Amino acid sequence: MSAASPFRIKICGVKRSEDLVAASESGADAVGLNFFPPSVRYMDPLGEQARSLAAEAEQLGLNVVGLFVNSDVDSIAALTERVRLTFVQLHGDETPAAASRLRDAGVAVLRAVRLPRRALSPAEIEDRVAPWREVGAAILLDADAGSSYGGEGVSLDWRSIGAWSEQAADHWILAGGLGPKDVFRAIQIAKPHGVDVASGVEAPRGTKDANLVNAFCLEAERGLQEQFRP
Ligand SMILES: O=C(O)c1ccccc1N[C@@H]1O[C@H](COP(=O)(O)O)[C@@H](O)[C@H]1O
Repeated sequence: MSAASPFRIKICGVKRSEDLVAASESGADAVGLNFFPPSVRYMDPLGEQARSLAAEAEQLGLNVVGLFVNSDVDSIAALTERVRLTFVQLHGDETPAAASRLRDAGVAVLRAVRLPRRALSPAEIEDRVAPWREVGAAILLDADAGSSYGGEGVSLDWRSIGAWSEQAADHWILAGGLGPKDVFRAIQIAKPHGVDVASGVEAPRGTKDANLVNAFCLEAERGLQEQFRP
């Protein structure tokens, strides 16, 4: 898949083999491994678990996305190769120049653009997205979760995003506070090409629940199909 269209449904912060099976059987096409140490979903990128989960995910036909927050470019590039990541998700205060260096090193970059939760104009959103498109990054929009950076179940103003999406030329992914009960409505309003979820498919927090993963994927697929029906 191209950088413009990395995946349709991603389950982020998987930690166990059974999470991969639940994602794959439910129709997700990507999983995320979280390499941000303070997160409840953290996995050591240098440990054996990361490599073996990534290999298993690949065998199941899943894209494997490594989530980084403010790691340096050289270590991201080295870990991409070590874990065999399909994409790296830059979810911190990284710069477009860092994404550009990663791209030059052959790494496919997904930029999480963290937006304020308030209403925004299409121009305000485009101003934040454009520098990343210019360096070839795929785009994910998430709500600003403050010092946690993400994974806190915080939603965006979907109506603002929908108005921008109608004018956006390229594919993009919606994240932030999605769950089985609202992902269909979120897709209808915000009009993304794919969705990403972490906390909304967990019980207890930090542990993926196969039933929630399944319900989320069914509703997400229903929303995406309806949106792109000719
Ligand atoms: O999941 C985390 O712990 C996390 C930590 C730091 C940055 C991003 C994180 N997750 C990403 O955040 C969004 C939204 O998550 P949620 O569905 O609201 O819980 C998603 O892109 C995750 O990949």
